[in-house]
Amino acid sequence: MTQLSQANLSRLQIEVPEYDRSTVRPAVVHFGVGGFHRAHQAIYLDAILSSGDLGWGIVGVGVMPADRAARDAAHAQDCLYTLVTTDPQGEQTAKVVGSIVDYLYAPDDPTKVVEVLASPSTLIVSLTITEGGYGVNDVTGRFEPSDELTLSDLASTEIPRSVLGLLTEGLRLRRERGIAPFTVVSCDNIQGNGHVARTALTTFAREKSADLADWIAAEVSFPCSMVDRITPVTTDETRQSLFNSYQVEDRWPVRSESYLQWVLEDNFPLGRPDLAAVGVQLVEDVEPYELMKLRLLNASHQAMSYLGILAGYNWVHDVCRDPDFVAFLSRYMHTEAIPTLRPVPGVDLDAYCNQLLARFGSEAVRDTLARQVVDASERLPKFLLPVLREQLDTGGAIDCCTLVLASWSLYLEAHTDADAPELVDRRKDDLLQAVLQESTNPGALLDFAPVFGELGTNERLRSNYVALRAQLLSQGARALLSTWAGSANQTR
Ligand SMILES: NC(=O)c1ccc[n+]([C@@H]2O[C@H](COP(=O)([O-])OP(=O)(O)OC[C@H]3O[C@@H](n4cnc5c(N)ncnc54)[C@H](O)[C@@H]3O)[C@@H](O)[C@H]2O)c1
Ligand SMILES: O=P(O)(O)OC[C@@H](O)[C@@H](O)[C@H](O)[C@H](O)CO
Repeated sequence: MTQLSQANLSRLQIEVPEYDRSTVRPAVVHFGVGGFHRAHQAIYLDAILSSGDLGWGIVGVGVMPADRAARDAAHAQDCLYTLVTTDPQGEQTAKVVGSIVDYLYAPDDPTKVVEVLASPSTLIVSLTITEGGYGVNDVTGRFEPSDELTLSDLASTEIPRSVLGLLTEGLRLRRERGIAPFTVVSCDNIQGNGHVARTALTTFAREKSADLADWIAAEVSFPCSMVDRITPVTTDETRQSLFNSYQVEDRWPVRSESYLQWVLEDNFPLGRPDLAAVGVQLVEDVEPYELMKLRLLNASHQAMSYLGILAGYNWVHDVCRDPDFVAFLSRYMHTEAIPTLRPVPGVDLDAYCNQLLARFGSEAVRDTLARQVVDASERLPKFLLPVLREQLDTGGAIDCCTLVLASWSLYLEAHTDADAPELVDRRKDDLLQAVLQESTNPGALLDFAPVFGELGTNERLRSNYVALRAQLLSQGARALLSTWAGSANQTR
C-alpha cells in the first residue's frame, strides 16, 4: 500500500508525472475543481507539461463549503490525484496527474485568490462551476443570480466570496496596475458558455463600476468551448477499487470513460499552450459542436433518467442495455434532436449517435441516473427544451421530448410524499408546489415559467403532455416504452 504523495511517486506501479513538478510555473487558475476538471482540462495540461512546456501549471480554487474536502485531500497529497479511465472494452488505465500545483480554498484567504488572479503570471482563468454558477436565466438570457455567494457579493463592498466577485476584483486590480486581463474559458455544459460567462461577469462588474464593466467587455476574451468526457461522481467505492487494483491510497481520485474531447475557440490574447498538439480541436465556431453535444449527449441523459428511475433503474448502463430504452433514445436523437442541428464539420451524426449509445452502455463507467437528475430545473432548459422549442416552431415531432417532461412530472410527484427522499433541486419547493396542481389543472407544471418560459401556453405541447402523462401513469414507463418500441418495429 502506498499513500499518494510527491515523495512516494517513484514507489507507485502506475504511470506518474515524469516532469519536475517543482519547476512548473502556474499560469491557469481554475474555479470548481470537481471530478470533471480533473478528468478533462487538467489532463490536457498534464500532457502539455509532459511535452516539456512547464509554463502551464494550474492553481485550483474552490469557493463552496463542499470544497473544503477537496482542499484537505489536495493538501494532504501535494495536489496529486489518480485518474482511472475505462475504454469501451472495459480495459482500465490508471495514471497520476500532476498539473494542479496548488489548491486555494477561497474562504480561507480570499485576498490571496485575488492576488493570484491579479498576478501577471496568470494568463487563463477556467471555470467548471456548474450551470447554476453563472446566474444567467435560461429563458430571458439576463443575469438574475440566486446563489447566496453572488447575491451577498453584489450587496457588499467587502472582499468577495463568489467566483464572479473574485474575478471582478482580480480584473479591477489588473486594470489599476496596467496588466492586461486574463482569458476566461468556461468549460461548463452551457450553449454559448463563453457568451454566458461574459454576460455574467460584465453584468456583475457593472453593479460595482461601469468603467470597469466597460473595460472587461472591451478587453476580456471569453472563448466558447465544447467539452466531453463522462465523469461520474467520486465515491468511497472509487477509492477502494483504486486501492484494490493498484495499491494506491488516494483521497482524491477520479474515474471517467476513456473518450475525451475539447473543441475550443482560439481566442487567447495572452497566449495559450500548444493545445492542438495534445488533441484539442481549435476552431473558429464552436456552436455546431456544442449543439450536437448538448442536444444529443446531455439531453439524452435527461431523456433516459426520469423514465429510467420510474422503471426502477439506477445505472445509466442498465437503462442503455434495455432495448426499449435504446429504441426510445434513438428515436429522440433521430426524429427530434438531429433535425434541429446544423451540419457539424467532420462529424457523421449517425455514427456519433451510435457511439453515444455505446458510451452510455459501458458498464465499467458506472455512471448513475442520480447524477443526471440533480438540479433538473437547470438542466432541462439547457439541454432538452431548446430542441422542443425548435420542433414546435417547425411543426416537427415532439413526442419524445414531451414524454421526458411527463416523466419528470411523475418523478417530481413521487417526491411530494412526506417520506420520499429529498428532491435535489434549488427550485424544489416551487417545483413540488407546481406539480401538486396537476390533479386540478392538467399541465400545471408547464406553467412554471422559470423553467418553461412561455411553453406552457403552447396548445400542441400541452395536450400532448397531458395525454402522455396519463398514459405513463396508467401503463408505467417500461410498458409504455415497450409499446413505442413495438409500434416502431411494426412500421419498419
Ligand atoms: N461530470 C461530467 O461528466 C461533465 C462532463 C462535461 C462537462 N461537465 C461540466 O462540469 C461541471 C462540473 O461537473 P463535475 O462533475 O466536476 O461536478 P462536481 O460536483 O464534481 O464539481 C463541481 C464544482 O463546481 C463547484 N460549484 C458548484 N456550484 C458553484 C457555484 N455556484 N459557484 C462556484 N462554484 C460552484 C463545486 O463546489 C465543485 O467544485 C458540470 O456542471 C458540467 O457543466 C461535467
Ligand atoms: O454535468 P451536467 O450537469 O452538465 O450534465 C450531466 C451529464 O449529462 C454530463 O455531466 C455528461 O456526463 C457530460 O457532459 C459528458 O461530457
